[in-house]
Amino acid sequence: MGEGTESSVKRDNQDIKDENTHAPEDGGVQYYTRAEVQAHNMIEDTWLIIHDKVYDITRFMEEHPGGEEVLLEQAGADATESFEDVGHSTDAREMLQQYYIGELHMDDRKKESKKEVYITTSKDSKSWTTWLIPTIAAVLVGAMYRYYMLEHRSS
Ligand code: HEM
Repeated sequence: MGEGTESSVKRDNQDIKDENTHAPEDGGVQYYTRAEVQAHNMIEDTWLIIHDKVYDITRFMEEHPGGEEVLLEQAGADATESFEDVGHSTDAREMLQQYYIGELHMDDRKKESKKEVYITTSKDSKSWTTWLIPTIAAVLVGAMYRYYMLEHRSS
């Protein structure tokens, strides 16, 4: 039992080391997972995701012209939609650069493209209904025509 605990501790340590290897000391880009960003969801430690980029906006909270409450609501999460909904100015977009700390991890971005695939699939099922309705209509018209012809022959 003791051994099991030990190995899980080792695995945890390895995970931490793996994350640290992305450190941008060499000028590379730092990647963060959604889970990592989510941990920074409080007023004195606030991160946001906007357009797959990660921002540490802790020091901006009090300065935000739209108030800190709206930012706190989005803290640790993807704020792309709400940021765009407000229709922020070019100035606001330029301000973002000051708080940039890295990119959202590629694995976490794929969820978006999976959604697109899903939409394409649902479009396919739409075309399935587009041919089914005319087919039923054609069969009905055919049946009515036959019935009409039989009626006329017998009379
Ligand atoms: C770090 C990210 C953000 C920056 C740098 C930023 C910056 C700004 C700036 C400069 C303004 C003044 C108006 C303008 O220039 O567009 C503003 C207004 C505002 N922002 Fe943000 N903002 C950010 C994120 C957000 C988010 C995530 C929300 C929504 C949840 C939000 C909601 C608002 C609102 C409601 C206003 C007030 C609009 C008004 O009174 O007309 N902002 N923001």
